[in-house]
Amino acid sequence: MSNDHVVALENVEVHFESDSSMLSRLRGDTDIVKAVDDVSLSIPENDVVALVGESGCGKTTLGKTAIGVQRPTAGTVSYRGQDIWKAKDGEGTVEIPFDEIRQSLQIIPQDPGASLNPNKTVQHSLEAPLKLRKPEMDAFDRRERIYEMLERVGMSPPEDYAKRFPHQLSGGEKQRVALIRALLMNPDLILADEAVSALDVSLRIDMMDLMLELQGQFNTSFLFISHNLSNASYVAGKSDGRIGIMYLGELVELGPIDEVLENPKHPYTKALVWATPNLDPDVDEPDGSPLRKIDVPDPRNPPSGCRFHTRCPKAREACKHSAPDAVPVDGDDDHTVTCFRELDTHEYWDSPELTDEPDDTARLENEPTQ
Ligand SMILES: Nc1ncnc2c1ncn2[C@@H]1O[C@H](COP(=O)(O)OP(=O)(O)OP(=O)(O)O)[C@@H](O)[C@H]1O
Repeated sequence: MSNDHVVALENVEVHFESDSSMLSRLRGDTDIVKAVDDVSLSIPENDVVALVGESGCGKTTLGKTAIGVQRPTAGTVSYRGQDIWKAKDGEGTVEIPFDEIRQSLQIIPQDPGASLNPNKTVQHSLEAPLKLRKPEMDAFDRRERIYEMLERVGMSPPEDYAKRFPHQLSGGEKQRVALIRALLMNPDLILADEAVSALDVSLRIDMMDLMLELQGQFNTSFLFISHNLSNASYVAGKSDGRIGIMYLGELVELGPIDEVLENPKHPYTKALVWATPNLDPDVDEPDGSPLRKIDVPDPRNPPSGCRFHTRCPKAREACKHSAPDAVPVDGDDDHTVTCFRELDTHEYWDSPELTDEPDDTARLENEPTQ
């Protein structure tokens, strides 16, 4: 595996037992949630990847897996060529210790308020990463560094903000403190998980601009997670980054932002683009509804074959029986899609179209899944 990649996920699966009580284990009736299923994604230095998908599709789980917080149930996750979980378990030759890896992969969580200690001032919260990362720094230099960062994110005068407790900060200010805290670790990758969703619309752009500005200055890669295609497109668009579309635990389309928005290939991506008017997409208006069904299937019992087939306006019989692999779009390895329609000679083209079916057929348990 190339060491050029800050993080590389290969065929990663994260499956949870949805009911792990002792009684249900004994009865053998635990359900498995396939939160992430067979996802491969590499993030090089200075890269920005925005992940989009509906609530519950596995974005957070994938993000946490990428930064070594969530252990995958299958597949591998590497940091600069070092298998993260082998480093954690001390298996084989460990070139990069787990602690160092974790310091290099930081998170700005969904709720920064909850991650800041309510009894500690901003100064106190921001000192901790500096003490860890730069133990040689004295108290005066630490304070100067923190003031400089507060100024940089627009929290001025910094002496005033440094003395405040979390309850004396607005949502946007807490988010900025979380951003500084992550940056002070001098990370290679920051996971920004719905980092702007809780902010007023007017503040979102400011926060996204700030993240991107600092991303450039600090040479940090960003994995930006959002359920909102507008926000994700803004971040990926301004940074010339990539966008990944997730559906029920799978990465169904991945590619450079302009390419995916102007030439979306997966019917789900098309539906998302079409439903996001401010993107002004050049996507043909769908003949009918962009989705055959509104409801998202239960992740404990996902549809057979292509997981999107129950909602896909282009679904055919073949889609019920086998799951498509990711294939390059028009021969371009940077833009991939998991859809049989990308394969000119696939049996899909000769199989009958699916007409609307009652909801329960969407959840057949015994259909072959390849
Ligand atoms: N620790 C866990 N145990 C059991 N199931 C879990 C666990 N964590 C997540 N899940 C399930 O895995 C699926 C994916 O969850 P995840 O939080 O990754 O999705 P998401 O796309 O980030 O959603 P949201 O946007 O609502 O945060 C969901 O069905 C969720 O209920």
